Amino acid sequence: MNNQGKKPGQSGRRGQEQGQGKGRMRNNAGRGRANSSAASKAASTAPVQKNDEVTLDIIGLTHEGDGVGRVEGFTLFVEDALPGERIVAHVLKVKKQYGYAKLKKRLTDSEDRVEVTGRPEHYGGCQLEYMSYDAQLRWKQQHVVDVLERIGKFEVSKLTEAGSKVEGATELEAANDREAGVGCGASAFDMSDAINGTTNGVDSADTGATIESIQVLPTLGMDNPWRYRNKAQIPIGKDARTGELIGGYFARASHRIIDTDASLIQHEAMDAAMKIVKDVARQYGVAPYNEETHTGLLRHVVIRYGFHTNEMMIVLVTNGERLPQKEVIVDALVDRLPQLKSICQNINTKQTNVIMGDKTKVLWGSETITDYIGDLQFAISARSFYQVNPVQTEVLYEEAVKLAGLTGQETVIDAYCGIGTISLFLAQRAKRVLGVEIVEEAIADARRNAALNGITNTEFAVGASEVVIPQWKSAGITADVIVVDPPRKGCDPALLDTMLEMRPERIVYVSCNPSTLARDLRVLADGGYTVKIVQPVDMFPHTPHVECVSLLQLN
Ligand SMILES: C[S@@+](CC[C@H](N)C(=O)[O-])C[C@H]1O[C@@H](n2cnc3c(N)ncnc32)[C@H](O)[C@@H]1O
Repeated sequence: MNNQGKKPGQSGRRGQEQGQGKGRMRNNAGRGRANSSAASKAASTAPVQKNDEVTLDIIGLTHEGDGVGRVEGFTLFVEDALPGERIVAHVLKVKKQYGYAKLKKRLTDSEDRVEVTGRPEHYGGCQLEYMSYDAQLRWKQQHVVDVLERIGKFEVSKLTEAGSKVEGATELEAANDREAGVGCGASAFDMSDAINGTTNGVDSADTGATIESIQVLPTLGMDNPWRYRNKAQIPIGKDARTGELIGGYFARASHRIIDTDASLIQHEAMDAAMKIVKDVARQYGVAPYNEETHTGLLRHVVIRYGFHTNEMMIVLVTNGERLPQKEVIVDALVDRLPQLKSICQNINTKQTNVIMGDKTKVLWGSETITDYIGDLQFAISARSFYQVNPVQTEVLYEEAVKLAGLTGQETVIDAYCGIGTISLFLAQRAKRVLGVEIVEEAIADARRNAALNGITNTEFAVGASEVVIPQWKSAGITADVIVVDPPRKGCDPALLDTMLEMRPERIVYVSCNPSTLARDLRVLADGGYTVKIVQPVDMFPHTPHVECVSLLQLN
């Protein structure tokens, strides 16, 4: 639902460009000169101009899911275009080394294309909805391979379902690889061979030494990749024409709100809740937030839903403390949403893209909702991180625990532990687990969760992992295994240094951003670890995001 990232220069500045070509037809065989006068320097040297129509072949996909093509060697990014397709595109924006274009017509279709009809563009945040699910899984595996090679400078073996290496890329596949494109692979590979040291070594012709390559397994996907999200973060605003309160999701690469009551990737219960919360807000005259003027009250509505318990939490994120008609709003919501367990107000008065502020008040019901992952029960409060895809969370955690290789004797550190989810799974197989997390409420949840599940061998600390873990080390604490699951920006360098000094036997790195994963794995590999395996897990079907869990072994 939440698409806050903007591509560089893609929104809001198109109108500033002057003197550019007016709708010339181009194809990638022809050569034309740029318009002169006030055209920007960048545009004047590019072989295409804004408003040109060009014909091009799509040879790859970016990590954001846009098609990549070339016109006379100049790279264009085209939304909704797939590798293998020949298309006509309208150039929207030209920068020095690349540009953006809009798909006008497909001359040939990729065999991975699926038709999407009868719903709004990128419905509820599904940027890859027009790509078959199998192709999405293959592309995600290839994307992980690409960044490990390009950013991490690793030798990488991409494995197929049967556990063999993918060989013999064609010229187009090789081009796709370079552009972060598609490749081969499937799901459900048994990783035990790779973990147990049946390595995929490559002999170096120069040195005779064996370079061990990282094994990237096929992406673990879902049987039913729809209706999987347990959380919606709905931006609220005002309809420019009618002035009415609207809410839904941001149009791609912009902050324009598309008003909708539904998303095919969230649980149906949240569709109904979305509509009801907006109706109630309109009924009681709640002022929608205006991002540009920083005025109005209701900024976001966050809905959480326990798949196993049917408990629902609604968080009204407001630009100020005072919520007029609070009591009647609460009564109306409770009346119309029988699954409600909690209504909270989170106050965020900052001019920022960050959704939640620091202060949360319970308006009605409980401070938390509960849900289960496997047999374990978890209390979740408004600001705590909780994985959004509960079905795949079980798959992810199972892989993480398997890679940790615990016997019951180990001390384990779980860095970036959130509400202690991974910690409690680890604790069932370890001697002692120490969790650290920066959000205070999440640590309160983690302690509550250990007690709820009768688990007594965990300890949790509030603070930054890069501060707390060095303190533990100074106090003489060491770990046999460290699990890290950082946010998108990856691990802090101070934490990586501390891990290298602590020298745990194994590190399990869970990541939602392959680029920072590759960067950090390189640091750890240079510091004395071998990256044994990277397992992509599809936590976010129909989006370009991919989660990975990887194992590093001390040399
Ligand atoms: C991707 S989530 C993982 C949470 C947990 N492992 C899970 O699976 O639910 C990352 C967590 O790191 C926390 N965090 C962010 N920066 C941190 C830091 N410097 N030190 C510790 N925790 C941090 C966030 O609040 C969030 O809970």
